[in-house]
Amino acid sequence: MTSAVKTKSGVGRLHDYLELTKPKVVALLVLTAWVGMMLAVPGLPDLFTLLAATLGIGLLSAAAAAMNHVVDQRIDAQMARTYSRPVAKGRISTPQATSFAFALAIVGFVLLYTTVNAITAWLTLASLFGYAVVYTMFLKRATPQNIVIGGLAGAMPPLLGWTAVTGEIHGHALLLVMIIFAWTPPHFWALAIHRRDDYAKVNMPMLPVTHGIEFTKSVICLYTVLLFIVCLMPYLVGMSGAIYLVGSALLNLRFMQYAWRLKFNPHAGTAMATFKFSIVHLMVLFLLLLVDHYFKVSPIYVP
Ligand code: HEM
Ligand SMILES: CC(C)=CCC/C(C)=C/CC/C(C)=C/COP(=O)(O)OP(=O)(O)O
Repeated sequence: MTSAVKTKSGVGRLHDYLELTKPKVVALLVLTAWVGMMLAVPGLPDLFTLLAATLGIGLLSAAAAAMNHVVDQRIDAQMARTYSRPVAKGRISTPQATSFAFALAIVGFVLLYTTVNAITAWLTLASLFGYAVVYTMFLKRATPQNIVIGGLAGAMPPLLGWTAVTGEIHGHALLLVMIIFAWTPPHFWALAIHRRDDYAKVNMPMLPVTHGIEFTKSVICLYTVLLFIVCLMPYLVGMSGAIYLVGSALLNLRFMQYAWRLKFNPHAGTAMATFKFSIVHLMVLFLLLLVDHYFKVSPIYVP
């Protein structure tokens, strides 16, 4: 079996390396970084900066994801959701995956440092460190608040996009970070409810394992309310207009409805449906910010 695995075709190996980078997650991270870049200036940002920042942020995010595969290979091998991952299965060795991750990280960092700016390069590297080291190596194994604190790393891309274009940290960019920060717990805990037994088996202190499924569902409900409130902020500070306000309210009401159903009227598929909706929610929310930015209807209240 192992030798059959090792003689995989070139396309198969390429697919395995791609899987290491968690491409769908990175795609959404990059989308949020783009929105940060677009919202940072009135018109369109400089095209070269946009391309270089996209590539640099994407490469460092992919490197962080590959490092996560290396660090988590033993627990990945024991969980139904992750047992067939390339490092967990031995299709890619630890040295190969590690060198790949470091190569991506170095290229990404040098690209950002030399063609974008130093602040973006260092903040993106700090995000990689936050996810691959602080979250994956320590927090994940230490506390059920792991994804609340670790979620900050994944929430950073809008700020990274903003600094790429302006070289400065701006309050509006921090609002976008806060949105993803508040979104991450209901995103992850919905999946963790569905996969509770997997996490219990490998002794990961995820909230449904440590505090039970009912408590986790209640906290998810509270976070969707918090998210609703945080999502009002771009409108209230005059950063976004009516298109965003209406769209975001509808999206958040729907997320609250999923959370409510998960708590009070669940069926077997409700937790996964909530998790899947969380991804659609964030993607559409950030697209709305973009549409609103270019077709802005003035807010009723401009401070
Ligand atoms: C610490 C914070 C986060 C945790 C713990 C987390 C956890 C997870 C987990 C366990 C999965 C399932 C992966 C799989 O089945 O292979 C997942 C999927 C996903 N996450 Fe997150 N996530 C976090 C933050 C984010 C952020 C910030 C984004 C984007 C902005 C994101 C976007 C996605 C997407 C798009 C998927 C679906 C991937 C797929 O279908 O292959 N996540 N997340
Ligand atoms: C540079 C930068 C912006 C870095 C952010 C990197 C990044 C890939 C963040 C995404 C968060 C994520 C997929 C967490 C799941 O990890 P997990 O280990 O809990 O889930 P798993 O069991 O599916 O691996």
